[in-house]
Amino acid sequence: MALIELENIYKTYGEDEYTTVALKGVDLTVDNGEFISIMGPSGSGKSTLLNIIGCMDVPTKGVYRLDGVNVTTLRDKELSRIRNQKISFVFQHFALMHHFTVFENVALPLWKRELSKKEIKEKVDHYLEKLGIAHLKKKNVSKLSGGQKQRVAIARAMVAETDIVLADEPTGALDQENGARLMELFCQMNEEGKCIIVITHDEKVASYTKRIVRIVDGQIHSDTKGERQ
Ligand SMILES: Nc1ncnc2c1ncn2[C@@H]1O[C@H](COP(=O)(O)OP(=O)(O)OP(=O)(O)O)[C@@H](O)[C@H]1O
Repeated sequence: MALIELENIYKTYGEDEYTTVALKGVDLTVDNGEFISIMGPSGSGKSTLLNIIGCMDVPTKGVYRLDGVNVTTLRDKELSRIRNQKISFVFQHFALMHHFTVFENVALPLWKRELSKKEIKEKVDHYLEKLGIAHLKKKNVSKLSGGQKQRVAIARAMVAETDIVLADEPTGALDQENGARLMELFCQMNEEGKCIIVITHDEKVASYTKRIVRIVDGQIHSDTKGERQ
């Protein structure tokens, strides 16, 4: 069974003469453990597609099955429950809580789980250590460099231990060296079994992934697989 199954997905924004059809009949199947980049010109529908895959938005038409569950028919509460269980996000501008410490930011996804304080501390410490940012744990995130902030965002995505990690232009605010480090981390997460989907404009970033889906004007233009493109 596929992890992600999109069938004839349409997404329309606005009403009447002000409508934009952002996705026009997208079919996409993604298996467990895939590592995919989504590429395409500005305005082609990449973020719209990622938002639907991430259960942040719902399609206007079509069916989306996530791990066998038709999520298009779910109510908001159910949808957010499934999202928290299955999906983590990494954003271009990190989306961290500015007044919180590194530890508090990484612990965020665990608040909704039924875990003791000790369990949360152990998990967070494990991933801070893994990402080499344990020494920063008491620091306020606003005091960190861009590369450090993105590591905190990755630690937050890892601590949730979800099957799927979605990233919208994750290297966009990083220099080349930090961008490459981030992609190496994604490779490592993928080798550990995570399904990772990255939106990028950068062919170099896409070259780390094993499948490239290109979108043009709301439709899939090409879908190529290979061992590290
Ligand atoms: N909330 C919205 N309301 C109205 N139109 C929207 C909304 N979000 C996106 N659109 C439109 O839908 C189309 C696809 O947008 P989307 O952001 O998915 O493209 P994109 O490929 O991610 O672009 P970029 O690379 O510039 O981020 C665009 O024409 C955009 O203007």
